[in-house]
Amino acid sequence: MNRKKIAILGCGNIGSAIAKGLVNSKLYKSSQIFVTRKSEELLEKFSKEGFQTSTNNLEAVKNSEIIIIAVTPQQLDDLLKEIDSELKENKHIILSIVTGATINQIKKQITKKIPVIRVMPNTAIAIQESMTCIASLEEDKDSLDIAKYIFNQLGKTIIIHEELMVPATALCASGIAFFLRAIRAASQGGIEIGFHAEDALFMASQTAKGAASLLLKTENHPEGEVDKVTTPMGITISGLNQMEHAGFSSSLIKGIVTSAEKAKTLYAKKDS
Ligand SMILES: NC(=O)C1=CN([C@@H]2O[C@H](COP(=O)(O)OP(=O)(O)OC[C@H]3O[C@@H](n4cnc5c(N)ncnc54)[C@H](OP(=O)(O)O)[C@@H]3O)[C@@H](O)[C@H]2O)C=CC1
Ligand SMILES: O=C(O)[C@@H]1CCC=N1
Repeated sequence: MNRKKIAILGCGNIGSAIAKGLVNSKLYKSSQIFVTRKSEELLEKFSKEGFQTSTNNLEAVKNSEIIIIAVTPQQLDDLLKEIDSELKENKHIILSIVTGATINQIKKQITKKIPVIRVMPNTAIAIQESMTCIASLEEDKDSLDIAKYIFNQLGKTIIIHEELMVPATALCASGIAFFLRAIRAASQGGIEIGFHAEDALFMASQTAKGAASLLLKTENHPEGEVDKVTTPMGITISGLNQMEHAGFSSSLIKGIVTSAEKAKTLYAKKDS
């Protein structure tokens, strides 16, 4: 990829995380990234870090080739209306991070023929540890390769069918919050049994990292690894069974299903 110029329109939580990831990965210098948001005051911190900043999306689009759209579903239509006149065929590629908005729903609002790729990262993208799900239409495969190249530097990627983007949002993008809450809860248990808060959080975080690494490095099934921990008549199975009686697995499953159901409704007003 010949280092196409990049803009992040809507540099809020996830937009900022992507901007940080792009710089940390050394794929881009901050001076090569154009970021926009509505609040001038909040853009100042990006300017201080060397990013090109503006509240004017047209300026960002004019000066970039890859356009990452990272506004909320409710803000998407106004943004598309605003940038449409500056979008150019054979110049721009849109990478949409927006939950629930389909590629066709976006393309319908653009008057030129612009490739649109859906990309769903999580906030670990800031430290190049995102699980990023990517989908495109058949006609935009070349642009899909560009997206894959960029997001491969920022963690792991998986190419999925577009219909699975909503479930992917719940499992991976929201998912990081679910695991963070689980680690926090484990650390609170640790405090109750004797550790200072800082130590408990460190110990719970490293333990969670170890669990995830075991699965990623060995490709073993989680229950096989659980079986290795549960000594007969031991303490692990007592704790684990108590958690299951309280609905541990069930609550995680129900939470993920609920998030996915809600994701379907966020941008449901237009059909593709
Ligand atoms: N947060 C996450 O972990 C993830 C979020 N997503 C999706 O990414 C999108 C953004 O989510 P999130 O970052 O959490 O939300 P935020 O509210 O933090 O970010 C949205 C940003 O868009 C800016 N904005 C709104 N309208 C415009 C506009 N017309 N022009 C330029 N900037 C604009 C806002 O600016 P200002 O604040 O200055 O008003 C804000 O900074 C959503 O669609 C969400 O579903 C996807 C994956 C993960
Ligand atoms: O909470 C949300 O709606 C967005 C989508 C996934 C993560 N944050």
